[in-house]
This record gives sequence, C-alpha cells and structure tokens, in this order.
Amino acid sequence: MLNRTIVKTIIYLPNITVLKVLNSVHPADFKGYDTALIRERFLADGLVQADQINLVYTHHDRMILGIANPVNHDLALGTYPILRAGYFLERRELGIINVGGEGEISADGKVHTLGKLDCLYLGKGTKGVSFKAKGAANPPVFYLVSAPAHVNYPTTLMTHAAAVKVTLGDAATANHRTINKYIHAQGIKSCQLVMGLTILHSGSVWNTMPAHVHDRRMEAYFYFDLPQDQRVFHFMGEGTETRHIVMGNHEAVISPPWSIHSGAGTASYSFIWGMGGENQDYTDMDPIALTDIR
Ligand SMILES: O=C[C@H](O)[C@@H](O)CC(=O)C(=O)O
Ligand SMILES: [Zn+2]
Repeated sequence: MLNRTIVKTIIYLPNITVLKVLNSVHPADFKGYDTALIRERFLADGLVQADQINLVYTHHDRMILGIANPVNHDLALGTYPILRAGYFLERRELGIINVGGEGEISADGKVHTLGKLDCLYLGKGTKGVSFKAKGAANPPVFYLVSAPAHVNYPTTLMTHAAAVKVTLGDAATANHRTINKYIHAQGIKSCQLVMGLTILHSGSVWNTMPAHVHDRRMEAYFYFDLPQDQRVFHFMGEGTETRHIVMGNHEAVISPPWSIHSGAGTASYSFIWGMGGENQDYTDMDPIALTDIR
C-alpha cells in the first residue's frame, strides 16, 4: 500500500548557521583572560529567539548546544554546513529537555509530547526532526545537547517524574537541591551523552559546592527559571585558579575537563547539565576541598 498521508503543516527551516564556534582553551592561557575574553570563549547567550533554532558548536568533545523555540511555526532541524553531513543526526546523538510550555517533537514521523522538564533522546540515524508549540501563548523552550555518536540507541522519552532523583545539600549551607538524572548509565542509553537537571530548593542558591572536576568529560551548564533581573555567579577555572562569569536566564557556559563548574545565584534557579567524553560514569568526579580552592 502506498502511504498517501498528506503533510498539511508547513515546516519552517530556520537559519542553519551556528551562532558561534567555541574552540578549546588551555588552562595556562585561561589564567590571563579578562571578563570579555572569558565570555567570548565560554558563554552561549542569545539562544532563545522565537521561531529559531540557535546552536553553538564547540570543540570541547565536539558538543553542540542550543535552543529550539517554536512559537508560530514548526521548526525543522536542518543539516548545518559546518557538519558536512547529509542530515543533523547522521553521525550524532541528541538530548533535549523542555524548559518552557508544552510542545511536540516529531522524530522520523513519530510525535512525542514534552511537558516542562521532560527529556527526549534521539539516536544516531534519526533523519527527520521537527519542533512544534502546543500554543503560541506558552511555547516550549527546547534545550538541545548533541555529541558525536557511532551506534544508534533507541529514541526514548523520559518524563520529569520518571527521572532518577537525588537530593543533596542543606538549607543551612544554602545548597539544598534535587538532581534529576535522565541520560546516564542507569537511565536513557546513549553513546556518550550524560544529561540531567538540578533544581535549587527555595532559599538555596549554591550549586555543585564543594566543586569538582572530571578530566574524562567536558560539561555545559544551562541556567533557567532564574528571574530575568537576577544572576548566577558561575565559578570556573582550575580549582586553584578560579574566575567567575556572570550568567543570566537561558544562558549556557562551557566547562572544559580541567575546570570546576559551580555557581551561586542571587535567587533560586535551576540548571541543565550535559556532558560528553571518555566515560558516562556520573560518579567519576574529583572533588576539590573547599579549603584548597583559590
Ligand atoms: O558532573 C556532574 C555535574 O556537575 C552536576 O550534575 C552537579 C550538580 O548538578 C550539582 O551538584 O548540583
Ligand atoms: Zn561536573
């Protein structure tokens, strides 16, 4: 039987040029960076734009991150010239977490509905990917993290409720928070992506302290649910040479393998962490004692 389904929706193909390419940085060079250079080399901002997919290509484990924000149009994930690939996921995998209103993601003809904080994994070889809002009044904000992949793992949807939860910290040290793991060794299977999100409890403002590094993996933090006029002071650099970068809502920062990644907000907030690299062992972290941090 011929498939005579007529596709009625006009799918809008957004800009297929990446916003920015971030090259790798040597920790010895980083010591001399001023504010502007830190922001140029590590910050991904201006990602959320109505009816656009805005991506940043990094040479930190070749991770791509960005936002798809369909409002009035359905957005197709095109193939970017920088990939020299027939389609976006020809040699890549993709993790997506929605931090906005309800939306839909179509993957090779199958439609997945994502509420706020739900996660969809798309494996290598998924050809047709598009994003859609359920309503223009409260559109989805899909945060995308993609890494190179060599085999296909099945498309998997995981709701926020189904994510593995670990509550850490204490209100007394202003770091009471719940970690939600989606893509990891005991969760959604992937080639190298590890992904989840952390929600600070009301009144707690510190994440990931005492801080750690993991030389086997790079990481990116994407801050959200931060009031527009509030900021997170995100700390980075080698444990004995820290610098800070001031982050607003819906901004992401790269953490190279040699860098700590930890922040303190002027209000409570949430953030998505995404990692790629040598292993997928979430517990492979080398903590740095607070008394050793400089
Ligand atoms: O390598 C793991 C990542 O840095 C985060 O998962 C840590 C985190 O979310 C937290 O402590 O709040
Ligand atoms: Zn980490």
